[in-house]
Amino acid sequence: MTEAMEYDVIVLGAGPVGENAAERTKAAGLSTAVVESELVGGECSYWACMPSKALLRPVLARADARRLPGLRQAVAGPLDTAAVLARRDSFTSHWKDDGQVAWLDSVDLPLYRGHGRLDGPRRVIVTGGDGQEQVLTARQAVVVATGSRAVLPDLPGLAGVRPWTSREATSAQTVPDRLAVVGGGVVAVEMATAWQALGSRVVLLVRGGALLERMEPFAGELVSRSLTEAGVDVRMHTSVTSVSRPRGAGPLALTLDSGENIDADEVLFATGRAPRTDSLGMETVGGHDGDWLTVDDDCRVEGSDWLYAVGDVNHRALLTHQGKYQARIAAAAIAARAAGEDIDRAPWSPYTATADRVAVPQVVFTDPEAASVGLTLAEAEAAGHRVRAVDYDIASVAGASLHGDDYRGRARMIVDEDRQILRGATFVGPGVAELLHSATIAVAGEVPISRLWHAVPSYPTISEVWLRLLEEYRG
Ligand SMILES: Cc1cc2nc3c(=O)[nH]c(=O)nc-3n(C[C@H](O)[C@H](O)[C@H](O)COP(=O)(O)OP(=O)(O)OC[C@H]3O[C@@H](n4cnc5c(N)ncnc54)[C@H](O)[C@@H]3O)c2cc1C
Ligand SMILES: NC(=O)c1ccc[n+]([C@@H]2O[C@H](COP(=O)([O-])OP(=O)(O)OC[C@H]3O[C@@H](n4cnc5c(N)ncnc54)[C@H](O)[C@@H]3O)[C@@H](O)[C@H]2O)c1
Repeated sequence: MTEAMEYDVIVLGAGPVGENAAERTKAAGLSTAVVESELVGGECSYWACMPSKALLRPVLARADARRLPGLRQAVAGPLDTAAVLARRDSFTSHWKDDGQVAWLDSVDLPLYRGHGRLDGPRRVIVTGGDGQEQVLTARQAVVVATGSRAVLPDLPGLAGVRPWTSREATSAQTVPDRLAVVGGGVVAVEMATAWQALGSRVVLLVRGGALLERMEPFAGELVSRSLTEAGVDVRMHTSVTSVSRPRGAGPLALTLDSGENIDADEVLFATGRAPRTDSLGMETVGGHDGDWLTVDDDCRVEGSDWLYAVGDVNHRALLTHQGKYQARIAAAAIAARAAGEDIDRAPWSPYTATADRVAVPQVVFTDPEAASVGLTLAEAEAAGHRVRAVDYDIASVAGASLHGDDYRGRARMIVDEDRQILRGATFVGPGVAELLHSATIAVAGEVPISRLWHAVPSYPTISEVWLRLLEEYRG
């Protein structure tokens, strides 16, 4: 054990959220150290957002091109798989973090490589790859940003068959002939879209009766329809009961709850996430390892005045942009407290995470894209708001018909009838991803409907769906 090092702030985990928290506390004048056990940049950079979107971008661009006579013929052939995978590899910097480490250096943030764990209040032990331990102590705060990992169900035979999780699905170097995907959430539909287009025959095994169950029902319906048209075998109400690789290596045999057996070359389990809080030393500070870390709205772990948790690990919104928002909030609170200032705990203050409860935007990069922010109709009603859902067929907007022939898409806004503001909005259709931020501003800004009426969208863009929705609402 070497001599303890002291900093104002210690950040555990250098994913996008930990990096952001460290950058903000450092910028506020607090000495800050970062601890990372794998690659600086985290899951998002190497096995999640970036590689998955790099795989999907050519798929969606080709789908858009195929909707345009005059261009369709030029993109009739298959994707150049090797080129798509090579571009994906460059987005992950070939799973090397030199660039991110150089950035830490450039902003003067010391990096401790190794597994970090708490060892009582404001004290962290980092165990390096060589087993050496380094003690770090924090004058002000420890920020846990250790993220999440894929969970696998407890299925007979699963451990022995080396199933794909999101890590393999985003980093594989070859295209399996037959890919079984288990799950109906975001990872499942995005990866089914990508690998089907890259040449796999994909079967999507969905336990429930719908895809993308956290969005408005029409999102899952439209995505399911287009996955089927792309050749994916989408099977609802289907569970896997066992998996094996009968010959040790080679094809897999999956048994379904119907009794049917299907063969696949790989199986992806896209069945949700678990917190990376194992061996974190939470017992030494009154918590439990393995749990999500429940936080207050200033991102402090409940009951603590020095331990913060931001990003996936607090389970408020498992999205990079929302975690980085929390990092900004937590860093502001840490800096203000370090300066002895009282902090404003009201919603929407610089020290209160609010948007990650009421205005979480998410884009699912399928064809069609599914984009939503705020509450769905069902969520708004369950929360007791008096709301009205206003729907519109996006295909009827001039900009959409120009975007591509046979455009298919739908929009919904959820109007709070008492406050005359939007509680949520959902757009599904090609090219809607970039539309979402307008809705995020409307929901987070609580812009009155009467003022939205004056926010005139450009002609002829897909944004004109806003005008149509407002016309529908006002009759
Ligand atoms: C396939 C896939 C696609 C996704 N696509 C998107 C998308 O398009 N948009 C989006 O917003 N979100 C997306 N997400 C979600 C996004 O990846 C996460 O929300 C995001 O990575 C969370 O960031 P984080 O910094 O909290 O955690 P992570 O990115 O998981 O980083 C945590 C870091 O902490 C390190 N760590 C863990 N434990 C310790 C320890 N004890 N000591 C030291 N270091 C430790 C880890 O090695 C890791 O580097 C996707 C997720 C998946 C799985
Ligand atoms: N574009 C994006 O924003 C994006 C992309 C990918 C992932 N993400 C984030 O990553 C998180 C994780 O995504 P995910 O798709 O892994 O999780 P998820 O929670 O969105 O979906 C999990 C799916 O697996 C099913 N499931 C769970 N246990 C199962 C079991 N034992 N057998 C069969 N099915 C089972 C669920 O019913 C659900 O359909 C999401 O919350 C999302 O926020 C975001």
